[in-house]
Amino acid sequence: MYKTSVIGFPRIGENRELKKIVENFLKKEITKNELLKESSNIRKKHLNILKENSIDYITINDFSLYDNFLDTICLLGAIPKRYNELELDELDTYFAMAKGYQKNDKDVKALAMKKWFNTNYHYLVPELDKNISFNLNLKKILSEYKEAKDLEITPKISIIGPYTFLKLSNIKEGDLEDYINDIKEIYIELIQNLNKLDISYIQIEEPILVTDLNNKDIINFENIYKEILNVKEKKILLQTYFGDIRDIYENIIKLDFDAIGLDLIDGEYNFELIEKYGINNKEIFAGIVNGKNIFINDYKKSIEIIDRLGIENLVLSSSCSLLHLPFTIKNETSLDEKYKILLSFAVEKLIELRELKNILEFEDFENHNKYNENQKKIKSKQNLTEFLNNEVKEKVKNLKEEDFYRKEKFDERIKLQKKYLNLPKLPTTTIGSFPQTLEVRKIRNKYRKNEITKNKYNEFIYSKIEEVIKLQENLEIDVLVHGEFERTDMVEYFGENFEGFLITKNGWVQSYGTRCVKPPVIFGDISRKDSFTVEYIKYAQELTNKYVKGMLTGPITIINWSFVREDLSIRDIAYQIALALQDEVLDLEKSGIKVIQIDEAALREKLPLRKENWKEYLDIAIKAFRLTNSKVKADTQIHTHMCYSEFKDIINEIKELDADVITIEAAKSDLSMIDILNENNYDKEVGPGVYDIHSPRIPSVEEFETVINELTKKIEIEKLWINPDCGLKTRGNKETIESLRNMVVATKNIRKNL
Ligand code: MET
Ligand SMILES: [Zn+2]
Repeated sequence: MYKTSVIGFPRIGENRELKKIVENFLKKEITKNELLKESSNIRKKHLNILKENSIDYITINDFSLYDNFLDTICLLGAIPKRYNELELDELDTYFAMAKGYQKNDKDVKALAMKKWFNTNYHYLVPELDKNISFNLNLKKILSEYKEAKDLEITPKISIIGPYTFLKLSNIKEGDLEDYINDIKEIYIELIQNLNKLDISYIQIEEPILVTDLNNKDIINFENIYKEILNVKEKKILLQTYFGDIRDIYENIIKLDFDAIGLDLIDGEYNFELIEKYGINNKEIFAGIVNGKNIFINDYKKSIEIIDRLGIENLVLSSSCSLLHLPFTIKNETSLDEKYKILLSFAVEKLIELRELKNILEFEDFENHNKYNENQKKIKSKQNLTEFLNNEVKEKVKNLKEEDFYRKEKFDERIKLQKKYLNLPKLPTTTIGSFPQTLEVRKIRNKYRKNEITKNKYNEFIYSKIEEVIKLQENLEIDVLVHGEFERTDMVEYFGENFEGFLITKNGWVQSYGTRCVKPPVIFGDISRKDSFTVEYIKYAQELTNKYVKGMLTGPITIINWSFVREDLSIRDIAYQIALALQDEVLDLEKSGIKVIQIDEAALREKLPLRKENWKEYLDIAIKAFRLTNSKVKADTQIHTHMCYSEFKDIINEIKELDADVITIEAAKSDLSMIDILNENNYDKEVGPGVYDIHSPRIPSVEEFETVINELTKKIEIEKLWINPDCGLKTRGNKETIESLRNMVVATKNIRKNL
């Protein structure tokens, strides 16, 4: 007997309905009741889809208006004091934590945001200090429970596990251990409450278990769970994902969990653990349908996996929440059928689970029509030769060690660059994009629908470039940007202009809150048709006497924010992209661009979860980055940008990137990043983001002065740049202009005293 389960379903909606209603609510265009009613409709629609596909274990509480971690903060009553002090109602407090709050005399920043393991999803970081007194709030769970029951579903309730919650919290006072008793108590109370419901499982999610754990972690984990499991009356599924749980499997299997959920896609080693330690009568939720990638399941392989497991009564599951996938391939009406049949989004993953179950229960599976259909599709992949490019393959093969190095060392380069660029002390700049306002999005949509010509569209883009150059000149920013108006997205744009990619129309995936991204699909060998950024950047440069920074997206970021065909070599793809970018870099240089930024925004986030795999990844990442710019002149200045930079462990690799200037996120992490750079003798120039662009909040001149002063104490003046912590595309014009103005005024005030 087989059953099916999914860990979670994308809540954003088939047409990003959730994004729209939350944004409308935040703009006060709809009321709180409308928001709640509309979001309930979305949930019900999704529950019905799961039901139609006969999923046996349907999850609730995987939904969120903004983020599950934020929901967990509310569930546990772990709301930091400063938000409670705003004295807002529950929902407004919720959004104050998500977005920050600035009104009348009140001014509170949003909670920090971090990448969710190795995905492009972000969670809001809980804060724990001595003021926290947990206080259970079951409202959300109970209302979602009722919705499911109304649809005659006996749900499985998803909750973030206590250990993952603790480990990912920002512990402001004391140690993690100081909070264990409190967290234990509140989870015990939670389980006692859930005991009263008619549910199939409590799905406790502990993805932290797939990271490297030490003895203390194991002791803490056992300490918390022994007592929690003592009070359970409903079955508990310990759900893990994103890797294997080698450090703790042996311990877990002895605990009183009813079921264990294992990722068999990213967690190869889980097989060995099962073989070695057995399953101790637990129900196994086998993650065999990839929740993170959009290629169809190979039923033959899945059946082999299931055979290998040799477990009766298996639950077929997704490898992780389907949150990381677009909604349905059905809406990809412009995609050629030969590609479309190879892709599977969230809804299709449900169908795969259902079909796999049917096939497995069919006596002679090789004669099941769904099995044969699937195998035919898998085989058709081999015939797609249009994605092969032998010339590029050769080029990669012939790369030599010297192709990865700039000729001159940094010390020599920076002298020449300083002389050439002649910038003031503490040069100000931005990270690249300017607000992609409604106006920009409307015109782009028109262009997409062929309602305006390419010429008209370009005219508009040029007018925006003129506007943004004027604006930056007025603000007296030192190194300007062209604003990236021609790009929907920093990765998709490169996908559209390189060979080897497929672009979807509706493949939106939630990145954080209401923000979605549409990752392109790397389907084969990558090459560049023609230069595509030069015309815009050159145009911008011709409008001003100041330097305009050329903007490119780096190879690892392109890979990490794309869906990559599973049978391709990441190293080859990285070098192929790097070579394509190298051509673009050299074309920019040829057309007079002296400062070129190659963003590696996603380099840190895809660092493998286990340390033993870091070296291989970083080696590819660094070499690919260097390859993009190894051939530029010494006086051409190469910048790179990274968001959410937690560099502590990879600082040497960051050095090895050998970029002349790096801009990073710093303001939100209490500038501790800078200490790390210093401790490790980081010798290149740095632009630590002086304000958080993820919030509409406008920092005052004084606030900027404080931050910049702080920075000048920590970083040599000669090496310090002043800039926001990321691109401005998600912001509005008003707050952007005011924030940048304050930033520049503050910088100038400080310059006077240097
Ligand atoms: C997520 S990093 C963003 C970098 C890009 N150049 C931008 O400004 O939007
Ligand atoms: Zn960024």
